Amino acid sequence: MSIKLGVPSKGRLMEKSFDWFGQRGIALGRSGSDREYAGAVDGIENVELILLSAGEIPRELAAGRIHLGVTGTDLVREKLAGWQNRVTELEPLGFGQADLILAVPQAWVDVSTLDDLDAVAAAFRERHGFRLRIATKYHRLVREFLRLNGVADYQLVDSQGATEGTVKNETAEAIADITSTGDTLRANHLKVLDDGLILSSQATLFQSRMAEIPEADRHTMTELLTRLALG
Ligand SMILES: Nc1ncnc2c1ncn2[C@@H]1O[C@H](COP(=O)(O)OP(=O)(O)OP(=O)(O)O)[C@@H](O)[C@H]1O
Ligand SMILES: O=P(O)(O)OC[C@H]1O[C@H](OP(=O)(O)OP(=O)(O)O)[C@H](O)[C@@H]1O
Repeated sequence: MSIKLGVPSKGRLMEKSFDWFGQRGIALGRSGSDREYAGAVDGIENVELILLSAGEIPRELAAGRIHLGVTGTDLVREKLAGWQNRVTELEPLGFGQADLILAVPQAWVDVSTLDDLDAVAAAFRERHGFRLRIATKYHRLVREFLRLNGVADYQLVDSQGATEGTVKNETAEAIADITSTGDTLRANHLKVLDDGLILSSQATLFQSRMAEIPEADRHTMTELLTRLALG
């Protein structure tokens, strides 16, 4: 038996997660080669490191297959309906900051707010016979945001990567995606609507509310949270 800790398996989130735990005396690392997704934990007994895609960590937490997990708040809110009932947000980790935003072409000089977008969307439908397309992988968050802001005349088109390119490729008129420096938006001649911030996200340590902690592992969980200054 052990406490299972899920951490992103590659890229910026993995490195920074390893640093964050390392600074608290818990050394996480990959065992084996760079391509092998096996984890190693040093500095505490009975904690198992599970390396997973950041996008899969919410599901694993909700299924109770891992007890703790590091991932972006955006991914938890997007992937888990009623996320508060399934996971607890323990601690924002101070990295992986990114904003989920709604952006339109810079060339749309008369469109700078959601109200403007709403007006353009209605006109677009009349003119083209189909609804203005917004490309995103954040379907739940975008739908909810637009509903709360009274924008209805649109359709979502799924884009799992290179979302900013969909406007140039004419598969969408607008996009909703993560931005950090804004470089990708600028390079693709897109601008964020003045009131187009959907969510500010950062890497966060979550605890599953669904994972059972066997009696024998309770002290390990307490020790781990204490060592992380969360107990
Ligand atoms: N440019 C960025 N700067 C900082 N954080 C980012 C940036 N882009 C994405 N993120 C954050 O990183 C987290 C992981 O995103 P990413 O899309 O890389 O993971 P993923 O869906 O697991 O990808 P993959 O399927 O390639 O493993 C998300 O929470 C996201 O908000
Ligand atoms: O504002 P910026 O600093 O330019 O960052 C934004 C980009 O970063 C993310 O992409 P990522 O590099 O994760 O690749 P992806 O397109 O495969 O998601 C995101 O999807 C944006 O495309």
